Amino acid sequence: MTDEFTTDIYYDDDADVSTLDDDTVAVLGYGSQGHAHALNLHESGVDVVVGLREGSASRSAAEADGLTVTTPADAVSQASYVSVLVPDTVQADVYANAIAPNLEAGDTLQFAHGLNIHYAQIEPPEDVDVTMVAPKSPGHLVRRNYENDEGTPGLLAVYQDTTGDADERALAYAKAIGCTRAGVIETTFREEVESDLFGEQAVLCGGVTSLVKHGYETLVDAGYSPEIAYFECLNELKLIVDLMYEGGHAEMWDSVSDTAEYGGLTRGDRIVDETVRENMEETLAEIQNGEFTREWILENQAGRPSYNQLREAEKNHEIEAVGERLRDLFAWAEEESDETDDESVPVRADD
Ligand SMILES: NC(=O)C1=CN([C@@H]2O[C@H](COP(=O)(O)OP(=O)(O)OC[C@H]3O[C@@H](n4cnc5c(N)ncnc54)[C@H](OP(=O)(O)O)[C@@H]3O)[C@@H](O)[C@H]2O)C=CC1
Ligand SMILES: CC[C@](O)(C(C)=O)C(=O)O
Ligand SMILES: [Mg+2]
Ligand SMILES: [Mg+2]
Repeated sequence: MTDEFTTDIYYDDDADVSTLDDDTVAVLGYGSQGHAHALNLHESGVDVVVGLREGSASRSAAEADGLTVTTPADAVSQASYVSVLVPDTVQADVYANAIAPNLEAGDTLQFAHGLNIHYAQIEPPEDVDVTMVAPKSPGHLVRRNYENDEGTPGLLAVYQDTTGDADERALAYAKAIGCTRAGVIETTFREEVESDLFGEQAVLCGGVTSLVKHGYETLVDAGYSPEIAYFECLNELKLIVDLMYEGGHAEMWDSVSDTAEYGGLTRGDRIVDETVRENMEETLAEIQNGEFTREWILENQAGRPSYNQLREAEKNHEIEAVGERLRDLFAWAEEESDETDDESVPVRADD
């Protein structure tokens, strides 16, 4: 642990995977997080069984990866540690039908996101530990980082500790999936859920895609070429964010031109202005008072009409087709460059 932070952060030395030596971990779901947790746990020496519904499309992938697969109910009955990695919207059903009837006193029930516990869609019995290990990353990167001997930052929370070992066991799990290599921050279910929902809606997923689309549309509507608009508003975003990721805003401002820095500092707050801040506060309030989660549950019960419509519109936005074309072109340039294996030969995309 470090004492440089007010928040506790745990690293590899603070956790011991052998804490789980006597456990079988049931990983329910083999999607983005499920495949990463199951494979990382397995390769860290933890006994894993994957729980998938009858006829599951994920079954062949999990079996091809060398894992034991059974139904969710059977996996839970074999296990003393249950990791719930099916989508948030089906967790309450899976809990009622497959988990609850097979949970035993002293078992651990674990989540990678606390939505169903925090908004009381799942109410576990008092005699099990309820914990969370939430990688702060898409699942495919949790797996890729682990394979590259790198870590993925994560959050850990204990909602219910009946065994007295909930924290130690969750830390062992976090180590086994590679999170303590980078650092694991202790938090609460409430803090994880509300901050995660806010982050993905306002900044990471919703905010950024809207900003990119508005920027792209502004340039294209003004007569600039879609390719230039794509590069300016989407492709280069990664390079700018990489600098922020490495060294904060300071490293980014340091690396861009003085012209960009002056323009950004004077115009940035005009674009993302106080009204955006007010919208963010409203969005956060809807998360805190449960309105967003209620809406999302009802949307699912109705068969996802708005979600499907919005997904379709997003897929059909012009920037997607332009991006696909350009990414192909640049992948081609990279392949050419790999083939020549000679850094002195420049590959020009327009050759
Ligand atoms: N995606 C991410 O990177 C992150 C996710 N989380 C959290 O992790 C959890 C899992 O999310 P994510 O990995 O995105 O989930 P996915 O959507 O990738 O999960 C898909 C898996 O769940 C199975 N599944 C779907 N519906 C059912 C069902 N009704 N019954 C049984 N199995 C089902 C699918 O099996 P089948 O093939 O049968 O459909 C598949 O194996 C969530 O709590 C999420 O909030 C946390 C951090 C990041
Ligand atoms: C940013 C989206 C996320 O919260 C994540 C990958 O952390 C999710 O729910 O997928
Ligand atoms: Mg998240
Ligand atoms: Mg999330």
